[in-house]
Amino acid sequence: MSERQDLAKDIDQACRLIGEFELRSGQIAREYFDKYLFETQPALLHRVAQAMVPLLPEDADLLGGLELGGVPIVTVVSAITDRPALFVRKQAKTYGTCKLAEGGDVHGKTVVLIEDVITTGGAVRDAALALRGLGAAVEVAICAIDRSPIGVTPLADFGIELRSVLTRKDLDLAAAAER
Ligand SMILES: O=P(O)(O)OC[C@H]1O[C@H](OP(=O)(O)OP(=O)(O)O)[C@H](O)[C@@H]1O
Ligand SMILES: O=C(O)c1cc(=O)[nH]c(=O)[nH]1
Repeated sequence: MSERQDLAKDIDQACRLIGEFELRSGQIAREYFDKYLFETQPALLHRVAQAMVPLLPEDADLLGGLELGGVPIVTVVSAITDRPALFVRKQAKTYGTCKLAEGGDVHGKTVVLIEDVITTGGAVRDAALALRGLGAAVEVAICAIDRSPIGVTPLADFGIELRSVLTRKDLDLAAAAER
């Protein structure tokens, strides 16, 4: 079994929930990957973060983790690679520094987005739009789980290349092998 297959098996076992779930996009799904069930396990979180390292573009100045699930992942990737992180809020704080992106100034910087799960890419679009509005370049997003339908490239029309540690197909194959 390859390292990827082994990770897919362990993530699938830890995270796949069956039921009826409303997704961020408003879609109703019969399956849900609860990322917090791997992010709260240090060894699994570390394996996912480690698998993201080779996917990082060399020219990225900042690693931007999306609130909330992207933040633990980006923290570990940043620690492994010694590259600075950014914690990207869904909305800017309304007091204190009033920042949307917590960390160093993003103006003129290239930010690679780090996300937990991608379904339609909506959360990444929102974050990319906001960061671009602050003067950052956003061209690549990396996610732990890409559950978008096969054949769909959810962010291509937005000028963002999506790189994933695991796809829906990896997880479905892992689940089938366990049956
Ligand atoms: O690709 P999309 O269709 O946008 O869906 C995926 C997004 O939905 C979830 O966000 P949610 O706001 O539920 O996450 P959180 O628990 O990380 O705050 C998930 O963490 C992604 O950010
Ligand atoms: O699309 C979502 O909101 C979503 C799907 C999923 O499988 N897991 C998750 O955390 N969010």
